[in-house]
Amino acid sequence: MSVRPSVQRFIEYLRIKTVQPAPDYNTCTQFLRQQAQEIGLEFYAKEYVAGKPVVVLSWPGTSPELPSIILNSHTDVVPVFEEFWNYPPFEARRVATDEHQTDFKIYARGSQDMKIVGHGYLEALRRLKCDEGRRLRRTVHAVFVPDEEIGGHDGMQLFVESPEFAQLNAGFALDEGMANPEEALRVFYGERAPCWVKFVARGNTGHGSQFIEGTAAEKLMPIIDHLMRFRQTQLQIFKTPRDDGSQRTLGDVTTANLTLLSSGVQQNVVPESAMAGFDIRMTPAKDYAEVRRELEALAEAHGAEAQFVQFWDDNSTTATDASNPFWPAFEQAVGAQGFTVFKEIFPAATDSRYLRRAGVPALGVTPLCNAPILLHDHNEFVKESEFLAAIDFYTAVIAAVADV
Ligand SMILES: CSCC[C@H](NC(C)=O)C(=O)O
Ligand SMILES: [Zn+2]
Ligand SMILES: [Zn+2]
Repeated sequence: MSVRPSVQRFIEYLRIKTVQPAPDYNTCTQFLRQQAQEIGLEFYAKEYVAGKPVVVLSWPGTSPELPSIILNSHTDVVPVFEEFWNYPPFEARRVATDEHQTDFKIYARGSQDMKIVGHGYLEALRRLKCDEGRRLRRTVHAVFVPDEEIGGHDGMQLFVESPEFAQLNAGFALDEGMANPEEALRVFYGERAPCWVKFVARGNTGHGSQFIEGTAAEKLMPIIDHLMRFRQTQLQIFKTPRDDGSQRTLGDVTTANLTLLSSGVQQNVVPESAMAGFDIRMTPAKDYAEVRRELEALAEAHGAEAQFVQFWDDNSTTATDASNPFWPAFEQAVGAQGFTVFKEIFPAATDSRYLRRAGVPALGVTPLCNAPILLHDHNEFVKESEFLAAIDFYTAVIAAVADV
């Protein structure tokens, strides 16, 4: 049986090796240019950092003066450990789920994160514009950004600060979410803020056989201890159900993990310096500036220095009630498709944080329900039926929010 054209195009997108740390953005841009030509969308690509294109495919609305709809996706994908994959990660192999070939799994790095979303937008626009001959009220921009997987600094961060972004007059955005092994559709209306902090201590050195006082390691130990105890308190909160009996999610708490440790030159030399790095993710309920001051005070109290490698200081969230005019339209369209919405704070960082900080309400959604969470994992796949359902999903949702 022949492969549907939409699936064939998805496979073509998955085969482009936009894998960090050297993504093939050139081929990706050519592919997107081709899609724009076929669908009849306006196209532009601009590199805010050489070799890292932001690509925008636009469909003007009947009321182009209204704030527009942004359909955001990142084009890069994370590296693979190829030896752990059952199929080559950039072949996008279709593997039948049963002998009657009722469905297929499409194995590819980036299939969940987030090419099903980016290509889902394109197929939905193709259906609305080419197959159904629709016109929507608001202009819709499908935005394809580089480098989200390494923080988005050369991608979305620069783009939202650009005159081209201001020109889009963005009113509402969709971006990535995460698959759900359970039935509900996870809708992310905010995210936890990354605080990547390195504690650096310096101290006395000498022979490893002596009682040296004031060593770098001794200064670091109580800091590590303090944050490990903090981690325990948050874990307890995480495990305690909310007042209404529902389970807490990671978005409700602040996590702290010791992710870097380095010191020492030789076993019998007391090291002159030591470093402990923590990946802290702050729930939006926190006062981020206060957290920063506390960490600085913690370092100072023990004669160390706190160096902030990443510190996100904005805790904007997107309203999920009628105060956001796009929410009822989104909720209605999603409900009509038979989804139950589960609102959440995203545990990690996506490009939505740049949009929200720029004042654009953004929702993170990946329409994969009853599906394993495979982002960044070996053998990432989506089912063909899930991809086709994602096209239906975006067709309904885009039409709804662009007609607000
Ligand atoms: C601080 S930039 C890092 C971005 C990355 N995003 C994801 C989705 O994994 C993270 O949260 O670690
Ligand atoms: Zn992603
Ligand atoms: Zn990712």
